[in-house]
Amino acid sequence: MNVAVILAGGHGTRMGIIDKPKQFIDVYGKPILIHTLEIFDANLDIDAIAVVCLDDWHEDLSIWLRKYELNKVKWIVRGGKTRQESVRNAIEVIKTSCNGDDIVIIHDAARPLVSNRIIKENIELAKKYGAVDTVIPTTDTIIRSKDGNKIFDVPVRRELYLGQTPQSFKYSIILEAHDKAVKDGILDATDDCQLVLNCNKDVYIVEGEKLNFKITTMDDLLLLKAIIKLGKIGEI
Ligand SMILES: Nc1ccn([C@@H]2O[C@H](COP(=O)(O)OP(=O)(O)OP(=O)(O)O)[C@@H](O)[C@H]2O)c(=O)n1
Ligand SMILES: C[C@](O)(CO)[C@H](O)COP(=O)(O)O
Repeated sequence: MNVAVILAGGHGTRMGIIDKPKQFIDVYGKPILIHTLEIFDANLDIDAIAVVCLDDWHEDLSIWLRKYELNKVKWIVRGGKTRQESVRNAIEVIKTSCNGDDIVIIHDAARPLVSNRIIKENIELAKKYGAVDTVIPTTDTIIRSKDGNKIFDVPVRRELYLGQTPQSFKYSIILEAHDKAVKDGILDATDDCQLVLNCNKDVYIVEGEKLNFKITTMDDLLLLKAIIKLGKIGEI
């Protein structure tokens, strides 16, 4: 079984002053979260979906699931204080429905332009290798600074990639990774691949796409609206 875990448990603070968390902002008639869920619900490789959702939005989500006929959503999961905790909540909730070789596809709701090619390759490689990350090569040179004032390192660019999601795993691997993270005192990892590497397991790569960007700041929201509008007028 291939289970998508869609993460919508954040508050979107980097968006600045907005009246609702970014994943619930309407873009051309439906919330960003719904844009994302519709892709996974329509994907023939996805068997079931768990949505990790801010607790105050569970009722709205239930209404949207009926309105948009998102019938693969089988679980609405409580959001965690951190992204890592949100993922852990989902892993716990789906535990009784998953065996160790089932594939868990973990995706940010804030990445509503993910492609079916990326999803398909995530599932294929996770079945083969057990753990995969979706990444794109960086086209800018990456600078390291401890204080944001002075550079202390410029890593070799050809070795650097920007992590995206989905990040996909065999259930047994992601469960072990989150269990070990708690034991090791890792509580706020920014992604799940760090936790699998912490188990000394390899994580393989699926090539992402620039269009699979995360809606983090207001600029990203403006870009998303422009891309969807261009899509609606058949420009892309
Ligand atoms: N406790 C959290 C934090 C984040 N997320 C989800 O993880 C994805 C990526 O996180 P991010 O872009 O950081 O979202 P926020 O944490 O909401 O943003 P911010 O850091 O600006 O508050 C988002 O879809 C977000 O809803 C989550 O499910 N639970
Ligand atoms: C998982 C992720 O989307 C990969 O780039 C990113 O680390 C999430 O970070 P955030 O701070 O939770 O948005």
